[in-house]
Amino acid sequence: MAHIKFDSSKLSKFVHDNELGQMQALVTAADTELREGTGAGNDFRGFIDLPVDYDKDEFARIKAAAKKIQSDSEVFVAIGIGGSYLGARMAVDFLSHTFRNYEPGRKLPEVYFAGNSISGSYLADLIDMIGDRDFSLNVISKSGTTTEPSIAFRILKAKLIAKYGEAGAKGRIYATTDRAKGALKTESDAQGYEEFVVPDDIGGRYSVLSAVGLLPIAVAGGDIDELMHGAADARSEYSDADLSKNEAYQYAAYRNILYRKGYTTELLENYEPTLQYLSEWWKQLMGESEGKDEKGIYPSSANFSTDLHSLGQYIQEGLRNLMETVVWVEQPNHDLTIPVEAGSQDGLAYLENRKMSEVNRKAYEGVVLAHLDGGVPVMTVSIPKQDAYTLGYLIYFFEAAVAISGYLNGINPFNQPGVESYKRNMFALLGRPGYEEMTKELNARL
Ligand SMILES: O=P(O)(O)OC[C@H]1O[C@](O)(CO)[C@@H](O)[C@@H]1O
Repeated sequence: MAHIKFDSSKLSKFVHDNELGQMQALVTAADTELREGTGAGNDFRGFIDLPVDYDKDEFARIKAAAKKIQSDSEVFVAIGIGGSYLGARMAVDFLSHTFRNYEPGRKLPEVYFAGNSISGSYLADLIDMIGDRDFSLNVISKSGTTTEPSIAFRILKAKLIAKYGEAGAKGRIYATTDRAKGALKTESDAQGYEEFVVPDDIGGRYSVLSAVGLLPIAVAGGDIDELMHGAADARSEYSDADLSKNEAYQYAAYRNILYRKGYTTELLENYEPTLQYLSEWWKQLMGESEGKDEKGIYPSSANFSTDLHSLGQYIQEGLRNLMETVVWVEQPNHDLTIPVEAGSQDGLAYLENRKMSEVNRKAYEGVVLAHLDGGVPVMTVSIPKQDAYTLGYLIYFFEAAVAISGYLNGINPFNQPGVESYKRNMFALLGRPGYEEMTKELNARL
């Protein structure tokens, strides 16, 4: 039985009984494309077997490096963007105390992320946070030339060298990059940084279970054995092309049925603040995989109940192109009882002595029914709790789903050609050599 549960039972108003069955032939074809490598982007299917087929020696080195960093650093900075950032960020948040870096009694290093924007203010404030403390860097970039992390790496490396000298700094830089080529690989080889590999057959947004995500997660104290264990079990669970037996494929099929009926935006929602970055990771996974050839579901997100007081009105009554997928945590990490307060005016007497988890659940159930009544199809992925095993399982659920979903929609779920357009313009506007003609052209348009 699956460790997490996909619930489509509330879709009956939007999807007829026969429609899922009618998707079976398409799903079978998509599954064949994926597993036999006959589909577009077939060089990037490494995520399928990664949970069992990973480099065990490197995995041991990741654990050893994490231990070393934990013992010699008060601060750890993971530098990367997109798929070289979001998976680790999502997992660290999912698995940690809500206020991890300020947690009383925390023994492990503070963990920060850099290279995920071009904000000088952010980086200056981060440098301020590090102060004179011992720190290490994990620079993560498959290409080694992505502007944002390259700038952050230069600046933080200079701080590291200023503190420890050239030789000392080398022992505190961990590079996660291409196995054989690229600027970061060349620098790492020359400088002797400890290196970890972004596998050739795994794209950035599918890479959280490789060294890309595993080193930061391990440094933060996440149990990466259990993470891989959960993903490996999910791999077995979601390997059957039969829709009645594969809930990841059901999710893919339902969202495509809904998409074809005009539900073109999907909101991933949670009721736990530590799941906010799960949505950010999911948005890249879905958006970069599906948004191409002028089609694809637009992935968005909302954090409840917070956003019920901001986006709630739109979701209830705005343009009817929304579908929702809730990631619901059955057993929260902690629970609190609402205290009795004599003579209080807040109208909460009926909630006294009841648990916050019960209130949260009733909010979720109430929202589902209200949104269904408002014309928004709602699906739920229920997870038993927030532990590493469950997270590995959930990651695999979404990765399997989006690969199938992409093939169902007739696109290559593994490339991202559109991301290059803004980069070319930015390079031209910054006067990068080789872009001279384009620089003139773009400046004339500004
Ligand atoms: O690891 P790199 O090469 O720095 O790329 C980072 C990210 O940039 C993209 O290529 C495009 O944004 C993503 O797919 C990738 O995750």
